Amino acid sequence: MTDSTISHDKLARRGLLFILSSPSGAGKTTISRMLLGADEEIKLSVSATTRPPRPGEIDGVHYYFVDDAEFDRMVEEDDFYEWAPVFGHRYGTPKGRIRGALKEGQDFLFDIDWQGTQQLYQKDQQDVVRVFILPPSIAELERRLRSRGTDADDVIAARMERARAEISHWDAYDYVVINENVNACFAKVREILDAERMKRQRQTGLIPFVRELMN
Ligand SMILES: Nc1nc2c(ncn2[C@@H]2O[C@H](COP(=O)(O)OP(=O)(O)O)[C@@H](O)[C@H]2O)c(=O)[nH]1
Ligand SMILES: Nc1ncnc2c1ncn2[C@@H]1O[C@H](COP(=O)(O)OP(=O)(O)O)[C@@H](O)[C@H]1O
Repeated sequence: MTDSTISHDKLARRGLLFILSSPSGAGKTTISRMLLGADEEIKLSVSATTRPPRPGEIDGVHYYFVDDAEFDRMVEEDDFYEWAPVFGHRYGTPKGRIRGALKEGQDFLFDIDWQGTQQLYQKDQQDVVRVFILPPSIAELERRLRSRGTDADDVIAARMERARAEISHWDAYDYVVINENVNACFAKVREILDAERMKRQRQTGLIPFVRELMN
């Protein structure tokens, strides 16, 4: 091996847009937080929302909490990759510097619904990886929503009503994972991420590496 040999561990690659969606309460926020805590190469795409913060949610970390007027202004100024109404509030993905960062190998995690997933996929098919999380049963979904303790009864009823509609979009995703045991589900999501990172077309460093091998 010569000094010029490219390190296999450091091959350049393009970043990816890793989307986690699920019916509300199935566990995507839990899995997202586990992933962000365990993997330094992925960064959360922080959405803007007009929904009020839940206890423990921090502005700029979990969401950018904005009022209707600010959201209108962001729409007018074309600040969003995509946005959608969900549960009577609006949610949007700010453009930020995603495109430039992707080229530098930065991965982004998106906790967005099926509408946002479709819009992102239409804009950037090559970089998007779509993962859908299902609950083990409808009864367990309701139990989780109640145990979270963040929503009033009428909000829980609305989320349950919507869950069936959300589940109907399962087949617009690349991967579907059932979240029965949270650690098992997390392990599967990590495997998907690891495998997707190794896809040949993302590994921009492979061409010079292989060229060197063949010389
Ligand atoms: N389209 C879109 N959906 C989003 C965005 N941010 C969050 N969501 C979705 O909005 C829904 C409601 O989110 P939230 O109020 O945090 O409740 P959750 O269902 O408990 O996660 C979830 O399905 C999220 O995935 C966004 O930027 N765009
Ligand atoms: N596999 C699991 N088993 C039991 N409870 C879970 C599991 N995954 C998530 N939860 C709990 O269910 C509730 C809803 O999860 P959350 O991640 O907030 O869902 P979502 O973001 O999809 O709405 C939370 O209280 C969370 O701690």
